[in-house]
Amino acid sequence: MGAVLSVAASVTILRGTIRELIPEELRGYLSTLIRQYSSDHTMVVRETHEETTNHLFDCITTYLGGGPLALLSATGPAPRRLTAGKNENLRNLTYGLDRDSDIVDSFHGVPLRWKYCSDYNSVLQSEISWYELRFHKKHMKLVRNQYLPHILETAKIIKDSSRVLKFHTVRRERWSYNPVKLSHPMTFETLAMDGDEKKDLIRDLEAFMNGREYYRRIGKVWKRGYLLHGPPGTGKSSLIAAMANFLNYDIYNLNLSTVQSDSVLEYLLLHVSNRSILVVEDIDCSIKLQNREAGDEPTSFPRAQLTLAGILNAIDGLLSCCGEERVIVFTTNYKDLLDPALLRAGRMDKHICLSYCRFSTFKQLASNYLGVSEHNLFSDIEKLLEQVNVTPAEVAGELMKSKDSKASLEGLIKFIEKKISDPASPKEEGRFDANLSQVIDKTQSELEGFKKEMTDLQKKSTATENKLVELKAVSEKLAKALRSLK
Ligand SMILES: Nc1ncnc2c1ncn2[C@@H]1O[C@H](COP(=O)(O)OP(=O)(O)OP(=O)(O)O)[C@@H](O)[C@H]1O
Repeated sequence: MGAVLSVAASVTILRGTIRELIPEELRGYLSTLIRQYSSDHTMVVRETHEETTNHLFDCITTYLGGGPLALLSATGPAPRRLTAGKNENLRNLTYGLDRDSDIVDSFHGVPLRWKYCSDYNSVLQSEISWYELRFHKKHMKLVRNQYLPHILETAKIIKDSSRVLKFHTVRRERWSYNPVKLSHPMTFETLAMDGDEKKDLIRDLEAFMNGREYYRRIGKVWKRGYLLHGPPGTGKSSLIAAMANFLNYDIYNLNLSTVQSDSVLEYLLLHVSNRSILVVEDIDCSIKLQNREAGDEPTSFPRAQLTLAGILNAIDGLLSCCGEERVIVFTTNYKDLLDPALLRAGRMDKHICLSYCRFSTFKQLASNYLGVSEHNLFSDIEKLLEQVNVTPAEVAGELMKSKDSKASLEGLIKFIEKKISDPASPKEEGRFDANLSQVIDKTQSELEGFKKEMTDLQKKSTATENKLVELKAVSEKLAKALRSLK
């Protein structure tokens, strides 16, 4: 071991001595001479390119770290020195080549040797780094046309898949500087939803994710809008989490009641990053928007500066063209209360209804929570679910109470039976009545607001009328004075 160390030390000293003894010009000449007689070609990728960060350099770091170095899939011996680290924003450990270390990658059977170099630049007074890629001259075309594009693509996949998802919220009219880590475990496997609808949605999302070329070809902005509607507790938020985990996109949660004006909305939308889901929850109640179609005048409410036109512009106007690969999700418990302009075909690409728990949804929940796909209590539960509206959230709550499936299912039966005997609970045949009564309650409270506004307006108009009468009297006096002057 000691002998090995002393040889390594001697090589290092020798290398330094050669550097010192042979002038730089001569060193350059010698290496040109060697290159002329060598069948190898060396491509240099510096950290900066044309005075800005070299994207290719970063991609090589990601590619080597996530590919050959992480998987130890290199063809040659392992590099002498590796770096290892863990970035807070990444899920996995990352590896890299240390200074003067190299690794041989293989692409279509062609060996490609990467070496990581760095040196101190006394002019810049900082360390500069670069990669050297050595390969046989005859593979130049392969490297330029296939290998380097392959590195760019693979690096993107590695970056996307190892990224920790973030949940962004608004603080003082700006996206918070410290978005929290999105660690919602809901996935399409655990989300209980009608089988066909789930498959449809997954297909839709896949087509969207892989649709860059398609959207470009048809000249449409690469974005997609979903409207999720259904009573509270039917899984709208869970579905959004499943979508984010499936797409690997960050979530930007926008509560419109905190947005004071169209200009703030504009700022926020311009600062949503690509590959993200913008969620506008409870669009029906987060704001009272003036109805453009009905020709409403802007109201004098403090939040009236945020207009329906502003929201529509966000969905499909010019504002939405800044950025790409974005999903926008609106949720509502009352689809019937939404402005028709929001619902018009083409505005939201897909409307998804999340409803009360039917037997098929219950079976998925039972399988998730209890690990059972059949049970002799299932037929009782099927009959009970036909008589009353129970939300998936309520069923999930009951199934979580015991790990023993029999006890858990019996608990659920008791819960549903109690609901059926409770005259206040919405029965199956009364499902729409229940929704309707919620809508009526909401409309009534809005009417109260309008009434108050009308009274205010009336007061204002009486005051204006009085002012007019006063003005008329003054102008008559003036006219009289003028006449007497003449
Ligand atoms: N379809 C579902 N599949 C699996 N779990 C569900 C489903 N719906 C509801 N749940 C469970 O119920 C909880 C509450 O549901 P969730 O918050 O997604 O409903 P929601 O429709 O968004 O409600 P709200 O309108 O009140 O925000 C979830 O955390 C989940 O555990």
